[in-house]
Amino acid sequence: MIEFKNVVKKYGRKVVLDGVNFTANKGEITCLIGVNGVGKTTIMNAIMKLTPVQSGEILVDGEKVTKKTFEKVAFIPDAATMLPNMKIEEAMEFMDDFYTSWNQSRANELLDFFNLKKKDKISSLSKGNTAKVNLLMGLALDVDYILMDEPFSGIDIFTREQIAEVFTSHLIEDRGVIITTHEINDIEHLIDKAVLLDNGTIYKEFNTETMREDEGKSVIDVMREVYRG
Ligand SMILES: Nc1ncnc2c1ncn2[C@@H]1O[C@H](COP(=O)(O)OP(=O)(O)OP(=O)(O)O)[C@@H](O)[C@H]1O
Repeated sequence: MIEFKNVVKKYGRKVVLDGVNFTANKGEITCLIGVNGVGKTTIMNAIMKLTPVQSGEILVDGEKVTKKTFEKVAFIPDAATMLPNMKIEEAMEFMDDFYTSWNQSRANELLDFFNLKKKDKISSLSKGNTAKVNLLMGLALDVDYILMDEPFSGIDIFTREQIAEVFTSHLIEDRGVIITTHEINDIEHLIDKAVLLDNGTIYKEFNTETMREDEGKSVIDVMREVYRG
């Protein structure tokens, strides 16, 4: 389980996370939802220690984040790949050399799943295929938790559908996924938990199935209530 306990993050005098509490379970897909600038990426960066927090605790399986944590957490950022000058197959070899958790057979399976060609140079790929390569590099690691920052951003509907299929496939297995997205339509039916951020705090955290069954509301219905008042 990944836990945030009263986490406060400031950039200068600006408070971005003002006592954030939520949990993301292994075996579940947790979606961080909120308007632009609410702090979704900051939460991902904080888990990966890419940005320091002022107070509070971030725990992975009950332990504070250390170097060892990164053997069980992979981060797929919303950014151009770090390996643009390589062919896909070279990037895979690089990952294999760098990470003991690299799973080559899963990487090959992902290549087929996404219809990627391993001889293609990453810098020559479309935005959609670049996003698929990023996902491949993260999903091919044998880790328990995967963080995905806006995997659907700027990508056409057919590619989004193909990426969404990953979430129902065995490639996710029983891992825990934390995802941020603006394209909630694509994955609303796939997520187990929604965490709605507003004004630096968690406004609402709910199990999507329970919400549907008990209150007859979709994630989008709840978002309308929260963000449109
Ligand atoms: N390095 C930084 N220095 C100063 N302010 C920052 C920095 N990084 C982020 N911020 C600010 O912190 C706030 C939260 O940013 P963050 O990127 O986490 O939001 P987000 O919810 O991921 O937004 P988006 O949906 O647009 O990606 C924003 O107001 C942003 O301007």
